[in-house]
Amino acid sequence: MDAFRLLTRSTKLKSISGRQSTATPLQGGRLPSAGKAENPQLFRGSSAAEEQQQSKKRKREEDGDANENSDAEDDVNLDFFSSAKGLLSGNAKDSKKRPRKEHADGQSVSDSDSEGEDAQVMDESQRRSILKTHKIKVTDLRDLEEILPVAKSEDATKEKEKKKKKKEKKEKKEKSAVPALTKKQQKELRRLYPEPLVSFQQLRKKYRISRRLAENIAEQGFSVPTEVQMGSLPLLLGHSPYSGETRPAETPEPDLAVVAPTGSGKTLAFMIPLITKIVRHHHEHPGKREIFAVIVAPTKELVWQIVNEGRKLALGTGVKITGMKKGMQVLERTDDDDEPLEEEREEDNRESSESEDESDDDADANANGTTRSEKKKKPRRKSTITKSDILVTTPLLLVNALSANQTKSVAPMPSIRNLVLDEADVLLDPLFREQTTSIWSACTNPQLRVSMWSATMGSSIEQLIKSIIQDRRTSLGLTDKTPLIRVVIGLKDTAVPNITHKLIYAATEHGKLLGLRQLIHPTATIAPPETRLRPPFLIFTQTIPRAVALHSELLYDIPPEAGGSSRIAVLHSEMSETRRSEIMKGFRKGEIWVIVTTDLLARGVDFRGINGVVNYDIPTSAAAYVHRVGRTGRAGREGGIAVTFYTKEDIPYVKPIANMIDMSEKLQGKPDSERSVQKWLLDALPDLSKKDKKELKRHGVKARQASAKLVDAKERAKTRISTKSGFDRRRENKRKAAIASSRQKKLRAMEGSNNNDNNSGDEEWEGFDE
Ligand SMILES: Nc1ncnc2c1ncn2[C@@H]1O[C@H](COP(=O)(O)OP(=O)(O)OP(=O)(O)O)[C@@H](O)[C@H]1O
Repeated sequence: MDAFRLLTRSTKLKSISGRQSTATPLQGGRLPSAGKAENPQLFRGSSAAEEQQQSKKRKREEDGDANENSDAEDDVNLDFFSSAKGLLSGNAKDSKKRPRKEHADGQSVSDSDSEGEDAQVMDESQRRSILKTHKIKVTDLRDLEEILPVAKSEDATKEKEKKKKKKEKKEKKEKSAVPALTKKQQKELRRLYPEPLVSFQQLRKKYRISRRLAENIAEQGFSVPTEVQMGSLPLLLGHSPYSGETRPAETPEPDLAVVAPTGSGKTLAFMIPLITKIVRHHHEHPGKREIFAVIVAPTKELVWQIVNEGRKLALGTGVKITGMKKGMQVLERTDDDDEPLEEEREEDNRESSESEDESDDDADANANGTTRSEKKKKPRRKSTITKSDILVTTPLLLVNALSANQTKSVAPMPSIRNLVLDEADVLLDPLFREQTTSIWSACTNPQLRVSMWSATMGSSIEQLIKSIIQDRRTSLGLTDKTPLIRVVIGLKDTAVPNITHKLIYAATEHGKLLGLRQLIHPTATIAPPETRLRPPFLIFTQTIPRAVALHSELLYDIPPEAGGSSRIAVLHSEMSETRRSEIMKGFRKGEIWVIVTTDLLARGVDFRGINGVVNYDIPTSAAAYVHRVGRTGRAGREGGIAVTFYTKEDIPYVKPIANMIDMSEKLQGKPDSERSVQKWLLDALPDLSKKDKKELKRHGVKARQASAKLVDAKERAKTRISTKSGFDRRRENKRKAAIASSRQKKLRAMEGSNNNDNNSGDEEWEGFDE
C-alpha cells in the first residue's frame, strides 16, 4: 500500500470552501473541459441532503433540545422585539419558546403529505445549519419600520388611546425605536432562515412543480441543486421566508435580489418558478395566452442562450418562450405607427434565420398553424403580435417595440406578472438604466414581482432598486407591502472560488503578445506549466479594433495540422448577427477553439467547458474582472485558469484587479507564498480615486481608447497590437495601396470596355492598363 496515502488517510487537505486542495490544471483530468462536473455546488461540506439527515439525527440525539444552537449569531438577545423577530426570522430564542408548535406544524405537514421525507418541514436549527454550510445568506431589505409591523401597530394603538394629541411625539417615538437597536441586532432582525431546497425531488413533492418540468430537469442531468437554487427556489416557488411553513395565501411572493457567483445556475433558478407559475396560470385560464413574464438581458448572445435553456426546461409543458427580435410586435396597437419600415421587416426575417436555435419557432406562426415561409409572405402586422408566455429581450429591443421606435411614450404591458433582470447591475447601470426603468414602469400589473440576478451588485444598485420599487408603488397607487429580499451566495462581489488566477506584468504591448504566444503554443517550454492554456479559451480586449488586430496577429498561431486559422475567431458587436451566431455555435461545438472578443461576451454567456480566460487588456473594473473570469469554472468545474496581463500603461489602474485576485485566493485558502499577487506588489500599486474608477469604467485605459481624438499618435503607437516594425508596416501599407489602386484601374477599364460594347458611349475611355 502507498505509505503516503496510509499516513494521510485521516487528513483532509481542506481549503476554506471545504474542497480538496486543487492540483494544477495541467493534470488533464481536472480541466473544466474534461467532462461533467461531479458536483455543481461551490460551498459544501457534505451534500445538502446528507446535511439534512445529519441535522435530523443531531436533533433526535438532542431530544428536543435543538435550541442549543452553536451558531454564534443565535446569541443575540432581542427580548424587546421577540414577537416580531419570532415572526420574521424565527430565531433560535423564539424557537425555544415554541418548539412544540413548530414540531407540531412539521408533523401536520408530513402527516398530510403522503410523499415522504422530501415533503417534511425542517426545523429552524436544520435550516440555519444548511444555509450556513452552503454560505447562503437571506436578508429582508425593507426598512426596519416595515419589518416590525407588530411593534408599530402596538405603538399606533397607544397613540390612539392618547387621542392623537401628541402627533409629533409619536413620530419621534417611532423613529427612535429603530436606533435603539445595535447594528448587530438590526442585522439579525433582517436575517431570514427560509427552508433551503435540498434535492430536486423536493421540487415535485413539496413545491408541486409540473411532472414534465421535473422530468426535463432530470433529463438535463441536473441532480443536485446549486446554492443559488437551494436558496432562491423555495422563496419563489411559494415557501415562506418567515418560517418553514408553506406560504399562507396572504403572504406574497417577494421581490428578489440575488447575488451568486458566475456559473452557479441562476438561469435555472429563475426559469423553474416562471414555468411553474405559467403552467398553473394556463390551468386556471385555459385557452388564454398573453405575455406573462419578461426576462431582460444585456446582450443578444445572452438573450438567445436564455431562450434555448428555457425551451429545454419548458419542453412539453405548453409554456412558450420567445426571443425578442427587431420589429416584433408585443402589443396590439390601434394606430399605424408600429407598421415597420420595409428594411425592418427584412431585418426581422433575417434575424429569424440567424437565431442560435434553428428550431426558433415564431410564436404566432405556431399559434396560427402557419409555417415561417408562409409568415414571411404575409403583411407583418397581421402575423407578428407575439403570443408567447415568456419574452426574452435586450432592453433596447423591447423599449423600441413599446414606443414605436421611440417615437411615442412607452406603452404599458399590464399582462406581465414577472419581470426578471438578468445581469441586473449592468441593466441598472447608467448605460441601460433609462431603458430598463422604462420597461419596469411599463409593467403596470399590481401583482408584478421583480427578480434581479447577478454575480455582482453594489450597494448603490440595491438602493436604486428600493427607490424604483417605491416610486412605482406611489405612481400606481399600490398599498401592498411586498418584501424585497436579498439572497447572497458566498462572499458578495468576488470571483468564483474554483479557478486559478495569474496576474502577469508584460511591460509593453509587445511583451503581452509574446506572453500570449507562450501561453498558446503547446510546445513552448518557457511557459510555466500552471499558466499554459488549453483550448477552448477566450481572450478579452478593451476595444473592437484591438480585438480585430489581435485576431489577425494570432491567425496563424495554431498549426495547420491542428486546424490552423479556422480554430480562432473574433467576435464583437459590429459583426453581423449571422456571423456572431455562427461563431457562438462553432465554439460550442468545439470547432472553434479560441475567441478574441470584447466585453460583449463577459457576462452571462455559458460555454460549459472553457479551460481559461485571458485578459489581454485589463478589465475596466473589479466587477468586470469577476464576470470575465467567470466564463471558466462553470457549475463547479475545477481547473480553469484566468490570466491577466498588464503593462506600464495599466499600472495606475490595476490595483482593483490585484485586490480582487488577492481576495479570491485568500478565500481559496492559498498560503501567502503561493499567492499570485505578492503583498509588496499590492502595497506598491497606486490606489485609484473614485473619479478615476468611474472614468476607467466608462472609457477603459486611456492609451487604448478607440477614439483617436482622446489619444495622441505616440501613445497609440505604444499600444498598437503588432509584431511588425514601423518600416515593415509602412512598406506593407504602400504595397496594399498599390494593389488597391491597380485593381481600381482595371475595374474602371473593364467598365469602360463594357460601355463601349454596349454603345452607351457615356464615359471617356482611359486606355489599357499595363
Ligand atoms: N443544478 C445544476 N447541476 C449541474 N449543472 C447546473 C445546475 N444548474 C445549472 N447548471 C449548469 O451550470 C451552468 C451555468 O449556469 P448559468 O448560465 O445559469 O449560470 P449563471 O449563474 O447565470 O452564470 P453567470 O453569472 O455567468 O450568468 C450551465 O451550463 C447550466 O446548465
